[in-house]
Amino acid sequence: TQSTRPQRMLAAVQKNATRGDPRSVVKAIDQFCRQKEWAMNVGDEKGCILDSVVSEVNPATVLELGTYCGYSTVRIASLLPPHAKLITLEFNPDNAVIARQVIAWAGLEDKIQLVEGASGDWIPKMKEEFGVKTFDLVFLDHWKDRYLPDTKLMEECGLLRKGSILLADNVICPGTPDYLEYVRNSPRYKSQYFKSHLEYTKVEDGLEKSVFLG
Ligand SMILES: Cn1ncc2cc([C@H](O)c3cccc(CNC(=O)c4cc(-c5ccc(F)cc5)cc(O)c4O)c3)ccc21
Ligand SMILES: [Mg+2]
Repeated sequence: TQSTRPQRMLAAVQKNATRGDPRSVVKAIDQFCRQKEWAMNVGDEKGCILDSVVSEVNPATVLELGTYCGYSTVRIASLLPPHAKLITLEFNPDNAVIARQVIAWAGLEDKIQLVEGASGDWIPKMKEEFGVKTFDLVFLDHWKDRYLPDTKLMEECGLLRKGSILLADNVICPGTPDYLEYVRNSPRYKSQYFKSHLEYTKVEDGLEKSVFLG
């Protein structure tokens, strides 16, 4: 039977990356996507911006919306301090199966909790299910029409504190116009756009970093 792109991506990791070496996992996925098949990982160019924001925030608690195959999950977790935790939400069970194996290959299982289900269902349960108070950093990379409703939901559920950082992928391509309008015009956020390119292409895209002001 025909394999899927995530399955072929995992095979490339297991063939070309070193177990327990997150950077080699990131490199193997980027190489696969450049040389073999495009896939919607944040990629290396936007990934470097992601790295710099994670390093600057040095978060103890991270929420990622949209695991896909775990590329950004591994990239973020590899930069976290020792007892920091990353919760990543993935609604597609086939993606989750692949992501768990990519995370395991990188040796980052202890820092990452992959939760299967939809953001809208899980965000209201974060505190009671995972003992989370607030998130220091949220990486938004799931369905683009869910960025705004989920941000409002996180506000309502008290998951953001003064200084929490939202970092959103794809604000230009595919684009998240309603989210951008909100974080750029709301008095409750200070936003900054990091111009870049759609992963593995020359098409413009970028990340929007927004600080919640409380
Ligand atoms: C509710 N909920 N809760 C958890 C959760 C998790 C998921 C999945 O992880 C998932 C599945 C499919 C699509 C996405 C969003 N990502 C994209 O659509 C995207 C597209 C492109 C692009 C750009 C140009 C193209 F020509 C084609 C695709 C480039 C990018 O970087 C992307 O992130 C995310 C979905 C909903 C979820
Ligand atoms: Mg993306």
